[in-house]
Amino acid sequence: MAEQRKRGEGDTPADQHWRPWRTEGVPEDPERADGSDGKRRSPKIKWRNVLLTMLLVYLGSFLVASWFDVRNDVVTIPYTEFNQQVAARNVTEVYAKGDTIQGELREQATSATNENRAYTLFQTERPTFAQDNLLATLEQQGTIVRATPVVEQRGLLGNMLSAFLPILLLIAFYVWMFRRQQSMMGGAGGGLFGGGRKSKLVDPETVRVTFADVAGIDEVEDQIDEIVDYLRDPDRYAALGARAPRGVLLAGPPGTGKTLLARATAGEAGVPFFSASASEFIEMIVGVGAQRVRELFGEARKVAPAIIFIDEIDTIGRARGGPGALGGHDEREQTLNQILTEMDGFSGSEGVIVLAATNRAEVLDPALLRPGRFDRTIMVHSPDAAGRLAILMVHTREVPLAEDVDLGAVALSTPGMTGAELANLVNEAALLAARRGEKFVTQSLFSQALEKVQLGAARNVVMPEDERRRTAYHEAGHALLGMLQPGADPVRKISIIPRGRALGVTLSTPDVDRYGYDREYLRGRIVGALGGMAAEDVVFDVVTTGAESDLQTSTAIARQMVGRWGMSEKVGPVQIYPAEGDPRAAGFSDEMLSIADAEVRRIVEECYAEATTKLRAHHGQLDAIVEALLKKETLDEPEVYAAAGIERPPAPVGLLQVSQQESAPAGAAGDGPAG
Ligand SMILES: Nc1ncnc2c1ncn2[C@@H]1O[C@H](COP(=O)(O)OP(=O)(O)OP(=O)(O)O)[C@@H](O)[C@H]1O
Ligand SMILES: [Zn+2]
Repeated sequence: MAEQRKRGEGDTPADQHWRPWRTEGVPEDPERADGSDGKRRSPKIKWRNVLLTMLLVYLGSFLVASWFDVRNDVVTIPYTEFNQQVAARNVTEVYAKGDTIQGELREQATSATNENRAYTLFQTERPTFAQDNLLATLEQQGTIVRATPVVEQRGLLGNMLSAFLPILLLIAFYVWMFRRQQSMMGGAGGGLFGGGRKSKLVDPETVRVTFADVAGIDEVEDQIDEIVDYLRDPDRYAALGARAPRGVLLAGPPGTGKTLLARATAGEAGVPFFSASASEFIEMIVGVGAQRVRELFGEARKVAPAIIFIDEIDTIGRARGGPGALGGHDEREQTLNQILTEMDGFSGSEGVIVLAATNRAEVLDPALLRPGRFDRTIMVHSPDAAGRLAILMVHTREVPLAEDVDLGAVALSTPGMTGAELANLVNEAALLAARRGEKFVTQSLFSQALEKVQLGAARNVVMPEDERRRTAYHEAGHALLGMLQPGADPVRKISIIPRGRALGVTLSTPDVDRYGYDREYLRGRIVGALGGMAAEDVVFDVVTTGAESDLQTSTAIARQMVGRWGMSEKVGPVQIYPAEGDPRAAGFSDEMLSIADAEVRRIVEECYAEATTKLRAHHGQLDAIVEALLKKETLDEPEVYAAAGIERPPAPVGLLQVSQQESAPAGAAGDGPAG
């Protein structure tokens, strides 16, 4: 069974990216920290599109050509048949050259000799021995006798068109491609021949986002206030000879609202907002990226004061030659250089401010951060409990909440969640309410949505009884050790309902947002992570594949304790595993590296021994949790502690009450949390 169990303590508290509820995440391992954050797309020519378009062009020209063929359907008929049509007064036009006669019929006829083809255009040969006075007959019938070859001319035009049409279409296609490239930066795809706008310029009117929509990151708003003030009245600053900041870097984990903040800045200041994603620049064909940057800045200058927002700046702004640098170096560097040149070219009075966002400020090229460029960095952190409450209030503005909803409690139970995740949580709860036909979103719906968001959606499989029992012991092992460990994060939920790739889940999150971790806490985390495997070992004397991700977690924590955080005496306070790249590149000797490996192994082994010892000593409590689990499948916080007979450590008081009024946006109080 390749299934894996996962648990709430899955992640490493490596840094601010840490999100405790993300149960399946592989912890940040120095070896893997190569910048593959999944967001980057490598530049590639879309061959599929090219092939598809060529096929379309071919088909198109084929169709058009055959249409002309139909129009050109000159049927060769015998002279006798022609004579019949003349006699029937059905010939409107003829053109004759020598003995060849071409012409058009008034009404369609069917050729008896030529495969019964219907025709109006015809051609025939007049036999030299024909004695009739054709011209006289035709003139007498009022038929137009032309000197210009009507049919042939039309045929010629058709032939020319069908010969040149594919070429015309191809040219059109290239023009279109080129325009698309040009407009791609802003995502405004100008269609076929459509003079697509060159970059996505959101008119000031359409940027409706203001600071009222951004919550929980007040300290960031304060820093950005200055920029809003400047953009509102750049002349006032210019008159005093004050130079405005040119570039501001917004750094922080994904989903913390960097894009939102940039839009809100434009919205507050009432200035146009140009946005582009850096990865789009390097997807372009060589040379276009830099040109697009030039145009982008040019457009912004024209309508200044304005904001240019460049998302994912790290994709082009990585330190040159650094590891994981992506794409054609040329393109990346040209684009970066162009941005730097543009920013250097600011005289300071243009009123154009460049905001850039990144999840990885540490990998940026120092050249980007020099004075006159992005010389200001604003850190956007994951919100704390009060911030989460404020964000929840913003996102529930339009959601009808039931009386019993306590957003404060929701905020407390979601440590580590970002604004984007909280928005998603609210939406999941509203979706649940809609699906059940409820009028209001209740607290219980919030809990269910949280469970889905934190643990993943339940899978509909029936587990064999022995497997279920083993899973219950595995999860109970995690939970019990988490509860026994002093100072460990409280256990929030434990479940043996299979979800995603996991057979069961144990979730534990801290009461207060944690920012730093000591050795004891980390060791406790490793003990807890190994608790599942240890429980299976103690009770069934087996090792199963279910512990794979637990081993990943514990190994990663141990590695970082030894190699990054100086928590091993033998290795000492040195960083062996760099934040990025190969440890060997950091210049440590093989001897040092093998000492570190041994230390990692020692820590994990000690923790494993501690886990089995503790579980043996508390076998009764383990069994009690398992019984409760097998009965109820999912236990929440009070139930787990009750089953184990352990008192839950007291939550710090007064955490939210104080800041609640402070950060609650005015006007949102009415539909805020009950109480
Ligand atoms: N502080 C916040 N207040 C209110 N809503 C927020 C906040 N932070 C994030 N959100 C919600 O999450 C959504 C996504 O946020 P946004 O795209 O701005 O994050 P980001 O930091 O730019 O992420 P990424 O780094 O992935 O681009 C926003 O549209 C908003 O609905
Ligand atoms: Zn486990």
